Amino acid sequence: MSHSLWLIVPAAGQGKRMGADKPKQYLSLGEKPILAHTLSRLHQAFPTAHLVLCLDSDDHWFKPEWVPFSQWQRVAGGAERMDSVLNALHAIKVPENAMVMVHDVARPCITSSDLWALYDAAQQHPSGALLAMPVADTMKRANAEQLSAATEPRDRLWHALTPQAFRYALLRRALEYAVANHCMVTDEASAVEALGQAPKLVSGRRDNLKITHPDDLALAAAIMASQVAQSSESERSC
Ligand SMILES: Nc1ccn([C@@H]2O[C@H](COP(=O)(O)OP(=O)(O)OP(=O)(O)O)[C@@H](O)[C@H]2O)c(=O)n1
Ligand SMILES: C[C@](O)(CO)[C@H](O)COP(=O)(O)O
Repeated sequence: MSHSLWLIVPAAGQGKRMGADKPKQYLSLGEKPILAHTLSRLHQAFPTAHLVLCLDSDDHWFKPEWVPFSQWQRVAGGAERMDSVLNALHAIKVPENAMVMVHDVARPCITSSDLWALYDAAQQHPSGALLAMPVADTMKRANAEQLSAATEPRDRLWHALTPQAFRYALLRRALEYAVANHCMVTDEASAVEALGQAPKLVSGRRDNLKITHPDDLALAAAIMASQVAQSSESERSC
């Protein structure tokens, strides 16, 4: 399935909200760094995919031994996430209709079942697809004093997750359009939407956490431990 799949992993962020002494992707989660966990999960699902890893040019923490893929390349990150992803697209030579899947390095709890569901949806939808989660709470709009000024209707509101997957030509056109129009997009789907297209929302697991703040580390460790326990439980019952 995955021989024609290109995985782009933006990993050039500084992790400012984490406030650690190194970028958050190099913080340990159990026996290895977050980056190694994320790449390992992607490899479990798509062992023959080609990986493009976006790293900051000044990155001196990265170790190639954390990459389990046989075909991979490193590209320089950009000023924003969207610039890092566009650098990756510019660095690879692939057919226009090749499938490209972008996944945050900061989401190590991604599961094979979600990855495969997204891949299938992106194959079927010409505008691509993204993992997402319907909003479950009542949504408040704050005023400047952080008072609850209004309640927003939450019907049809979703949280965008990653991965997000698109045909190469569409994603490249979308991100080039966003850059040319000085439009700061925080995910790939926003860039595709700006072209007037509507990617498919694929309902993903709620535990696909983006490690952002210090508390998230313990939460991610607990999620991963519970996922491993569940998968050995289901292997035993087979
Ligand atoms: N110039 C950038 C900025 C972000 N990222 C990547 O985009 C993903 C999502 O970004 P986020 O969680 O915001 O990470 P950081 O930018 O590292 O965090 P912060 O905003 O707290 O600095 C991460 O995998 C991050 O490494 C990137 O490749 N290039
Ligand atoms: C792409 C993303 O993970 C979707 O939720 C998210 O937008 C990236 O994080 P950021 O904090 O907006 O950079």
